[in-house]
Amino acid sequence: MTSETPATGTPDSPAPTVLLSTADGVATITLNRPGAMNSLDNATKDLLLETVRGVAADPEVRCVVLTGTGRAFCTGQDLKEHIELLENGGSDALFRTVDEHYNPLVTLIAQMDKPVVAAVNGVAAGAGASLAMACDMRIVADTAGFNLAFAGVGLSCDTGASIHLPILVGRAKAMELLYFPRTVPAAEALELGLATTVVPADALGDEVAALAARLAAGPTLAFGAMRRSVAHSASHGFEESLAFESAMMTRTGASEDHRGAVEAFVAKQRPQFRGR
Ligand SMILES: CC(C)(COP(=O)(O)OP(=O)(O)OC[C@H]1O[C@@H](n2cnc3c(N)ncnc32)[C@H](O)[C@@H]1OP(=O)(O)O)[C@@H](O)C(=O)NCCC(=O)NCCSC(=O)/C=C1/CC=CC=CO1
Repeated sequence: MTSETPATGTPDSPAPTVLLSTADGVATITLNRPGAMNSLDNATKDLLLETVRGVAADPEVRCVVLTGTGRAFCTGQDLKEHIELLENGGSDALFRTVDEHYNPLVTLIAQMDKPVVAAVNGVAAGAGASLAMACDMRIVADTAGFNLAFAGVGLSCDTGASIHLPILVGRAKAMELLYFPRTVPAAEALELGLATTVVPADALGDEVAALAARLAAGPTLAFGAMRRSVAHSASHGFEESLAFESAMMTRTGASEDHRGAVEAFVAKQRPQFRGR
């Protein structure tokens, strides 16, 4: 089944700044503020959070893709709205957006029980880079890049950058990229481990569609349990991690997918995973 939110608007009803399309178990969330390089104003953050919550909770969705329209993936906080709010209302209320938007967003992306792929179509900066880093894989157009822009606007890092950046590139490189932000081009991002794969820009859609279809046809419960296990071991010791793995094995061991795949193996057939 395929469904799609409208991609074009009228003067009375402008195009939504977050688009959602779902087909064959894959939900694609597209940031759609190309004129503002897909930066995140408050309305977009509200809509993005609602959209991500929806796909995380939808059992029909077995893989999520996050991408952007135009020449950016996402450039983080909308600094034009930000400066207006800063000048009109002071900073305390303004920075509640970290707890109200950015933290719930990255928590959902990192912890939902299904794979999440970033299709990095263009530059990913600030919290936009953080969102991409929270995904399981970053398929990156050869024209795209990553910019840990926070220091450039005198801010600390957020949206999980302090967690995911050092995991991906190591602490020393993470600190360098945070202290001295620059746009890391796709080829270097691949060498550093920021990018999972780099593909020609005009092949990004097809490459991501193939990967997402493969993930959506996989053992979704097992993928979710693997996400949980890998995240758990990052903040727990050896014994606790083994105990958590054991609990996840028990959970997936009770799934229809497990039984069906073992039966298929023994019968020398290909398994059909249903995600339950
Ligand atoms: C490195 C860049 C991402 C890309 O550079 P470049 O390709 O040279 O493009 P530009 O000429 O700089 O930009 C083109 C137009 O897009 C506008 N734009 C870009 N980013 C933003 C943004 N984040 N907000 C608003 N507008 C943006 C830019 O002004 C140009 O518009 P005009 O054509 O009208 O001039 C580079 O653009 C860049 O460094 N962008 C800023 C990145 C950044 O600092 N992001 C915010 C970091 S902080 C954050 O993400 C999170 C929080 C969380 C909570 C609270 C408060 C703040 O931040």
